[in-house]
Amino acid sequence: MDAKQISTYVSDIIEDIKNNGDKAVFKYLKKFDNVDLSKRGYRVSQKVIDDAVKRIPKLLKNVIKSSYSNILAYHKYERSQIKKRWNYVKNGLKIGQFYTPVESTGIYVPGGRFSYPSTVIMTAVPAMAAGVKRIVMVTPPKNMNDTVLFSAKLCGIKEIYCIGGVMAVGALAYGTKTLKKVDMIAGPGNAYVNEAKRQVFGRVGIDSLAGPTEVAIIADKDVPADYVVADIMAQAEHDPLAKTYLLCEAAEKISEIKKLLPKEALKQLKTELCSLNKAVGIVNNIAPEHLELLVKNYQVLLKSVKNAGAIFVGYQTPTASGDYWAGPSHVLPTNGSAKFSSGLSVMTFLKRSAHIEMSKNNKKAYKTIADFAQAESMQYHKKSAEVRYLIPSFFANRKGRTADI
Ligand SMILES: NC(=O)c1ccc[n+]([C@@H]2O[C@H](COP(=O)([O-])OP(=O)(O)OC[C@H]3O[C@@H](n4cnc5c(N)ncnc54)[C@H](O)[C@@H]3O)[C@@H](O)[C@H]2O)c1
Ligand SMILES: N[C@H](CO)Cc1c[nH]c[nH+]1
Ligand SMILES: [Zn+2]
Repeated sequence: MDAKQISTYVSDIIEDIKNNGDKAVFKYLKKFDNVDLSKRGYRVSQKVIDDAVKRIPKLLKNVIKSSYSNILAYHKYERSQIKKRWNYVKNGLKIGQFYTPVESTGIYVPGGRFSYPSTVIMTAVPAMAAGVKRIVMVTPPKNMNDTVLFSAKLCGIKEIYCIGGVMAVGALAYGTKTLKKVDMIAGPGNAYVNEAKRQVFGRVGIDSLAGPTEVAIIADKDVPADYVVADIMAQAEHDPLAKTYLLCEAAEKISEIKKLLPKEALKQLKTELCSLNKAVGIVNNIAPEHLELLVKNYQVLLKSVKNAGAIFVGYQTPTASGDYWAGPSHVLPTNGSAKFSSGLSVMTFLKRSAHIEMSKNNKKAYKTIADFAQAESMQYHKKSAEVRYLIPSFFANRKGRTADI
């Protein structure tokens, strides 16, 4: 399917969910995921969650908890760096700004090809740290396993639904009898999921379009080839649509790496022989989801990077460190959207409001406002400034209703 066909296909499914709610959800669960949940429903019960938690081996629990605590610490720190409120006073005018979290969010945890318990943490923790009250997790039936449920419980998620793909996005955006509408949808997914998020944007907020994964690697002549091969394969294994780039200053290194890669991975790889400086320019144009600077002297290069979702610096830092454990969310903009958007973070779930307070002393300002309104022929905009300093009895002295505009 080309992009236009996907768009129509997705909008038909969303329309069906909008008009037929749960009935349509059950139909698509059967069609795309081959499960019949019409009797049991698609909300996961507390008992199912508690039983799953009991079955998780201690070692795995500790692995997930270690990742959770790093990711929570990072996002709590990020929250502490965002000023809650600020204001200033100038010529009697008080102006300020404050942030509030969205009240509810859906988090989409993908799960067609692989199961992603890490994505549960990478989406829920930033929302928690932002102060979102209602976090609703959706994931395809195939992905509803013990590890995913344990991760959700660790993040304090109480509402979990066994539903994925376009229908999950449609149900979150429009609501069904089972699932109450949310204000925002965050999280990565395949091309259908991303198109669905794009289409419901406006009715709900979305984070960014995080689709098939990507990595660009800038490598110097001394990089161990094994590091590059492993890091290319790591992102290629997500999806045949994943894209990988290698930009290297040494022709021999490129051919050494290519010889070590399987044929399938070569189809997903683009290579460029160029200086390290030129490589940064090319990468800024690609705007990859992940950028690895596998070079000895990375400080200068790092300063020139403008467009990348997350940057992994130095030989010792694989993309997998960010995928699982370091702290920042692994939900990052793909397909060039790092040119204008950022990875998921506390900021994703915050809204900004400005507040303005005028006083009688602002006479000159009222006059300016009235004059600007006059220039737009907006009579009542003008009056709303004038009544406050010039003609306070304008409406009170009139007989009858104010004329319709
Ligand atoms: N950028 C990131 O942060 C990030 C993180 C993790 C994963 N990913 C990416 O997320 C993607 C996950 O994709 P996925 O497919 O494995 O899981 P997914 O959850 O996005 O999609 C699976 C669901 O799609 C639906 N579906 C399947 N075929 C369909 C069809 N023909 N029409 C309509 N709906 C259909 C089904 O309901 C299925 O359950 C991968 O590309 C991976 O690289 C990105
Ligand atoms: N690389 C993916 C997109 O950033 C995230 C992920 C999850 N699990 C493994 N990797
Ligand atoms: Zn990954």
